[in-house]
Amino acid sequence: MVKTALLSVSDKTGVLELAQALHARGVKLLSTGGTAKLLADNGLPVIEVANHTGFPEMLDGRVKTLHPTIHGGLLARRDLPEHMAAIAEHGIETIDMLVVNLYPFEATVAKADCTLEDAIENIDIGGPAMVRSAAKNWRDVVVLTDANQYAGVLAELNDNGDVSTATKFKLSVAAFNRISAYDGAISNYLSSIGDDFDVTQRAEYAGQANSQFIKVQDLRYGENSHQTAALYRDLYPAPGSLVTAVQLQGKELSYNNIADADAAWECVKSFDVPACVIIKHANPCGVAIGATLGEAYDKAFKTDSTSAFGGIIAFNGVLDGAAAAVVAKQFVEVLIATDYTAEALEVFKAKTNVRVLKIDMSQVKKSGSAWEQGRNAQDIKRIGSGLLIQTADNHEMDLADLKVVSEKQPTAEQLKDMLFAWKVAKYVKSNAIVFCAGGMTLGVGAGQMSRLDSAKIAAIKAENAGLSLQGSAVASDAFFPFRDGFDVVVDHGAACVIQPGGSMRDDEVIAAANERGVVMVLTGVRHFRH
Ligand SMILES: NC(=O)c1ncn([C@@H]2O[C@H](COP(=O)(O)O)[C@@H](O)[C@H]2O)c1NC=O
Repeated sequence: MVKTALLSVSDKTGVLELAQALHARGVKLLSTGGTAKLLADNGLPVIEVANHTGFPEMLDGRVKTLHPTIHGGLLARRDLPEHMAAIAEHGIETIDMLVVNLYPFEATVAKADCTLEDAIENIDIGGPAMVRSAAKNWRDVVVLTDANQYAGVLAELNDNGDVSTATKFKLSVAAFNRISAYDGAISNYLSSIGDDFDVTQRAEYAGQANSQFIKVQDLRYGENSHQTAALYRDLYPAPGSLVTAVQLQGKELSYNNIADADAAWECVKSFDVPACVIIKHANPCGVAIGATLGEAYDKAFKTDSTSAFGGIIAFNGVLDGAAAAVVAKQFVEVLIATDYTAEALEVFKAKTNVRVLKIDMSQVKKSGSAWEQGRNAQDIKRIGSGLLIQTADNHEMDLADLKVVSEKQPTAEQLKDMLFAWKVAKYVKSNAIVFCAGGMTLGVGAGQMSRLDSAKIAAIKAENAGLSLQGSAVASDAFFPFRDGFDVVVDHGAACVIQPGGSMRDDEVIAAANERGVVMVLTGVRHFRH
């Protein structure tokens, strides 16, 4: 039963209302300096911790609640007579509810002008110590570490002034999670500081990488049925990212569905005109732009209608009934769009297995940090007993940065086609060769150990789909090490080629372009994707 509550919060949001409600229930209020002042100024009878412990706050607030009267009151097990006798012997009263949020370390170090001293002073000591004490003694102490928890707990407080055991345990777990994230942030920050203590020159990659991921759901199995799996999200997911998707209907998403949906979504949202991406096994088997999403779908489907069977289809806009009716003709595993009209949803209602996902893009910004733009800032890959961490490949090619190296100059249409092909190639597993024309993929060669084979496969795919490659644009995600791969794409009809350049044999490849009367454009940037 909550008879005494200790409130000590940096972020005072909602704490007055909480304290008022507790007071109305006859709960005795203990509090630290700033919080106590707020409550007292609003007419609440609050006892300052210093008065309660008989020990003043000292060292500029570094020591306020670090006292046996506080920790004894939090940690004593009410079911153990010896514990109760021990605190009674020292005149310590039990504290049954703890309301704490910590010094804003994360927000402080996020400021550009934060000094090491600012950071250190914002490492909360007494708060986490109390939170740990309360959370450890969760059967007897209700611990609140987030203003979002106040209303629920107040609503649940029963006539005995208690909440359920399940709620207390959940609050305890949330408290330890918060402490873990807090300590992780401190460790990340401090372990990125060099011997010169210059916080403006902190290492991009900290000495210890601490991350928090929140479980979204268990999955039926992993990539294969003998593997177990679960989906986690970032502590603070970027707006418009896949983990923010709302599933409107359909079967449970599988591990592979999610991985493919992510590939489809990341690719389609990189376009700023109506676009459709169809993914199979993490690679685009059709990508197109159009005047409408329906037109984009038609074109994307044409690239490789065989592979599109059972694919993951993503749109970067609101899907309407007409487009939905066309999409529904094919077997689709997962559908993604920023929204759906009522007519579109009606179309899929009958197809109960189709997983329909909606991803809200309204909070995504066009500029700003990667996070604000709905992207990961970092890319993390698991290897044997380790991680590879890199900045995410968020490079966007600008027309002005292209370098024409062939004698033949590109037409405006060719530049458009090449930029489209280049955008798609970024989302194709290496080695990637992508034939395109008129805002659609014509043939995609993906994931080959040899660029030459990728070129041949891309051409075969186009042929299988009955698509002509005459006059097409080709993107290669990395340079042509020899002219052979280049010759293959030209043999099949490519009229312009976009590639990073940088090979020892660039001269040979550029000479080949001139010899064959083909446009060649260099990006100076590579898009390996393994
Ligand atoms: N030093 C201590 O004993 C101590 N006890 C509680 N705090 C923190 O002091 C803050 C509240 O302070 P105030 O009520 O004075 O505004 C909370 O974030 C709380 O976590 C402390 N501060 C830092 O460690």
